[in-house]
Amino acid sequence: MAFVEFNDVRKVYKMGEVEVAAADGMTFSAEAGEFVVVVGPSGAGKTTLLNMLGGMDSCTSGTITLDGREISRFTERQLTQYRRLDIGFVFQFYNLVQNLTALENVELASQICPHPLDAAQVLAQVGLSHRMDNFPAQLSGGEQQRVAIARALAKNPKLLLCDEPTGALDYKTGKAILKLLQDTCRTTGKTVVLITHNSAFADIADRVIHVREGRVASCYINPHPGNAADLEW
Ligand SMILES: Nc1ncnc2c1ncn2[C@@H]1O[C@H](COP(=O)(O)OP(=O)(O)OP(=O)(O)O)[C@@H](O)[C@H]1O
Repeated sequence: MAFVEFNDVRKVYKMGEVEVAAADGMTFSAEAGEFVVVVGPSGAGKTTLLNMLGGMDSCTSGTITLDGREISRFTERQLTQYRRLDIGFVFQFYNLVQNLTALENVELASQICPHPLDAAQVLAQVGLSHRMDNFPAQLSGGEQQRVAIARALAKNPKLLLCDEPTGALDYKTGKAILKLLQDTCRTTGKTVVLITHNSAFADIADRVIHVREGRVASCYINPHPGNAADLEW
């Protein structure tokens, strides 16, 4: 069994009489330690996929497993634990607590986990040892995203889920964040799933999943993943 498995997963939203199948039979798998890029146009179902994998949304039918556990059968209580312990999230707009310093933001996340990593050490890993005592408003967008990544990593999660993590950043800063995520995957062996509408990012993935109209159009291993630092788009 693969580390991540989606088997014929559907997610139907009902809006009055109208039904929207945001996921319309998604099937794919990914292995532990892979840098997985999920790519597709707007409205394809990428966020829906990530939310279901992260336990933020449930599927209407099908099965989702992570590390041998069928999360699609989890109760609300199990899902809370799963989100808290097993998943690190990185969002497009960082979502930091504005009245806490960088260090306190990372410590906050570690406090809900039984085996967190040292917050200061993780901040150093993402290149922010000199900015630990700054508040988010005193940091650039790229630095805030680094804090958000440190916060997710400090939980020592099984899976790092990133929803358009470079979407709010300029080209150069976005590239540095991509490099950080790829390096993190390589050095810590963490499984990273990144969703994007930018198909150029597929070049640096270990595994590429193309999503179209609620379905997985293709899922393949990239035989020669490039370095994020060399990526041009
Ligand atoms: N809560 C919801 N209620 C109704 N429809 C929804 C809901 N969430 C998503 N959808 C619909 O499901 C489809 C897939 O949406 P989703 O956000 O997963 O796409 P996406 O690929 O992430 O798009 P984007 O890149 O624009 O964020 C879209 O047609 C969207 O309108």
